[in-house]
Amino acid sequence: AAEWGYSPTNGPDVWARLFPQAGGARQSPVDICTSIASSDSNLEMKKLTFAYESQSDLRILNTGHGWKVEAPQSGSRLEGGPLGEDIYQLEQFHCHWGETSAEGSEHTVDGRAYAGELHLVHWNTTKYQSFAEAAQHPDGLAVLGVFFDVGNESNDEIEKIVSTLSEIKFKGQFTDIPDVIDPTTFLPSGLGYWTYLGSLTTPPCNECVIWIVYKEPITVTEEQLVQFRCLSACSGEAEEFIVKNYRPPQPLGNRALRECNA
Ligand SMILES: COc1ccc(CNS(=O)(=O)c2ccc(S(N)(=O)=O)s2)cc1
Ligand SMILES: [Zn+2]
Repeated sequence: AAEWGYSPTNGPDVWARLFPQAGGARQSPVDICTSIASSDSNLEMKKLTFAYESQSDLRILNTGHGWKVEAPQSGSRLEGGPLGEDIYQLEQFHCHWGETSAEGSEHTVDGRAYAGELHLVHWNTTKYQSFAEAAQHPDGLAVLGVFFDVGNESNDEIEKIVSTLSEIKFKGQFTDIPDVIDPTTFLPSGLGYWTYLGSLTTPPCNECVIWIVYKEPITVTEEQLVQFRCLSACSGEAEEFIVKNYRPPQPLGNRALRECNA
């Protein structure tokens, strides 16, 4: 089958032909309309808590659709907030961006796009035995989304990622990140978030994600985003740069959008 991507011939508008779930009623991302976000008191009650380990030698991969850091952390825990009584464990993190910094995030806020969006992907280890199994269930995954704003200070943790990208220029290449990575440092200081039930934003678009999108962006530099755009979507000499890899917002439909001002 033709490989899915983000061009007019294989992009989001045609994914549903190959991946039926992409046409479902709980797809992601969505436009976060702040006026309809309900401040759900019981979210306030159950604080969202996270605990991550610092890890070195994490493997970073060029997936052909972007970079992905494999970070299975049996010692990590994400729980509370909209996650009920279940514990979710970090599996991987990756990022979405655009060809200019005027776009690039997947979620938008009152129609406004950010320059990019980081996703920390977790799976429900209370109920399921593996990541792949969890991705087949409505409460299988929890993804933390963090928006990127462009500013003058480069983000040191993102710089650890950027410094490896020259080694994984082509699809399928991978390398180990020598630096110690602490996923906590990717999170903004303000921990207010929006949450809703959605899906993977790439094929197979499984409707298995509890989304938690932080309100406060973190800052990266234009140079760091420029480096992301130098990754190649191809495995060979042909160079087709991954200049954009975000899915546009999908209909929220009658889903609840809740907010928590931690
Ligand atoms: C066959 O079972 C599986 C199980 C899971 C996948 C998706 N893989 S994944 O977890 O890396 C993600 C894809 C998109 C993500 S986003 N942008 O929504 O955070 S996460 C594929 C096959
Ligand atoms: Zn993602």
